[in-house]
Amino acid sequence: MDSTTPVLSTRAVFRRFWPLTRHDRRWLAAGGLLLVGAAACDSVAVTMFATIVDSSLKSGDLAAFWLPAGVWAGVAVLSGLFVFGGEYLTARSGERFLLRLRTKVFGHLQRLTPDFFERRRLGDLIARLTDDIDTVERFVSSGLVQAVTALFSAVFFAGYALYLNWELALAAFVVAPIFAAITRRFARRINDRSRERRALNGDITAIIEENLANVAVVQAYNRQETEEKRLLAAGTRMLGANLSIARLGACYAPVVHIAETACVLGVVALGTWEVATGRLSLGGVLGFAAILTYIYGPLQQLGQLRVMVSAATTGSERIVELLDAEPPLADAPDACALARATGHVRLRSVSFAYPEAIRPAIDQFTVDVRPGELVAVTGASGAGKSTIAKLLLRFYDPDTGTISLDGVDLRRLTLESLRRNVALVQQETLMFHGTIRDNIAYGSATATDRDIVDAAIAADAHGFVTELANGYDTVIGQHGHGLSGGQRQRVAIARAMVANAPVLVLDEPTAGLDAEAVDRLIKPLRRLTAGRTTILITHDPRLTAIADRVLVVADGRLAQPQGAHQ
Ligand SMILES: Nc1ncnc2c1ncn2[C@@H]1O[C@H](COP(=O)(O)OP(=O)(O)OP(=O)(O)O)[C@@H](O)[C@H]1O
Repeated sequence: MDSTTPVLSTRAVFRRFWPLTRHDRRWLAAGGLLLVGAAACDSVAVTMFATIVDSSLKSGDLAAFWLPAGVWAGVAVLSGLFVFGGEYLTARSGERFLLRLRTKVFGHLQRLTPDFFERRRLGDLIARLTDDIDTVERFVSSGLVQAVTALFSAVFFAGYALYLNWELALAAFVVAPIFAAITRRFARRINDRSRERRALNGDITAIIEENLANVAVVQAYNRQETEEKRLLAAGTRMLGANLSIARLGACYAPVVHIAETACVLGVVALGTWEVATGRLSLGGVLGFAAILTYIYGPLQQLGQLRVMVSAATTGSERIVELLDAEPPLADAPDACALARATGHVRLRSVSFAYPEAIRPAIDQFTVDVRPGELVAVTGASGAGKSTIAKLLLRFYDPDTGTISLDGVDLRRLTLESLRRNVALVQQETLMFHGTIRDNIAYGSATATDRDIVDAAIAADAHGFVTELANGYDTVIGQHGHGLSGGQRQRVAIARAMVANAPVLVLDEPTAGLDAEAVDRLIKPLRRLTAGRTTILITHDPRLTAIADRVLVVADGRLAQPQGAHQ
């Protein structure tokens, strides 16, 4: 288990997720009612069974058989309809809850800083968004309805048993505390193992995800066997946890069954004595025995639910941990939305240290970038250049000092309007699985086909795109598979063109490209940056050459006075 994963009570988990059932509660209630109706039908069936035994079977009177038999058949059909409706409504509510919960958690993740994802294992996050969410669904919706129905049935049939014969009923009830004690013992142990199982599930997904994402490195260094062993080791631990849960589960049913049999035998002994003394009819005893299965069934179900719920709680803990891990950067209550900025960017005495870092990444940094100016930021690795980019996009807020756009502190702007005004082109061009058209259009939700082609022409991408068999409709893989590094970067420039933001942050746009590819990028970059305030982070002298000004950063500080480019 994650050391940070809190151990939550069932009630706390429930309270946390219950609000998400808001739109489905009446359907859940309707489903529960239908299942209760089915239980009521079953009690009528039991009564009819007792009637048939006493009035027809014992005396061999066929005429007395038909009416109770007809009622019995009728309630059986009705019960079937109720079960169908009840189970469908419950499942429907559960699925809708699942959809809402996944959307909520995903929405939360989308608002966390990219740094959060660098610190976490992607595979583990994926497991939380899929398998763990699934367990919460089982816990909140189906678990709840089953619990209510089973509880109702148990109480209902217990009342009915008391009405039929209170002495036998009281003897039968002895089983309840025994069930409860057995269940508590099992649930606690299953809970521990389930927690381990969920964490291992996250590990396995993470290993698979890391491995598939880095398959080229794995193969290039001949590490396939090592990777297989890693997965096998995690899988073996998972197997151990699963078998342990299976053993506990398999043990639970027989233990409960033995306890139940002892109680049934006790009740039958008491019943035989009552029949012998003439205080009870044979039909009464048989009817009572049938009732017992209806009481013990829901009681067992409640016990199993308790076990299932404790397993599901561990999944819930992992979701809650994600939701509480970090508050996403949020808009200030009085944040204003900036329309289109002129692009005046100012950093004044900005200092920032990453959480848990010993020294600041940016230290008393001051710079004033005029609208339309192209400023290159250069310096040694680790000097703090990319941190400036992250602060400009407000992935973090400075610890001290202010960053402003058009004179407004970034913290006073809505995140949406800030990021509409500041476009980012990164070192590693991030592509989505889709067509080139989709990847360029990602820059703006309202981009037309004309905008996309114009942007591609300006980015010098139109030529190579039209030479592809499917042109703009060519599907490129998640990592831009099928395009060269330079081509990917030109698609990224086209994307930034489409975004048409007045401020651009370019973080090492030519890193990893050869001289020729860099040369081919210069013109598109000039077109992209023309008339836009640009902060261009680069080591490349060919790029600093096109800047209006070059800033050298060392240890998070400005290393030399601002001036004309080198
Ligand atoms: N997420 C992080 N958590 C903690 N420290 C970080 C984090 N990211 C960067 N740092 C540290 O902050 C400092 C500045 O990092 P930054 O990425 O801004 O450097 P850079 O100048 O862009 O380097 P490069 O040219 O290698 O990309 C470095 O000392 C780095 O180790």
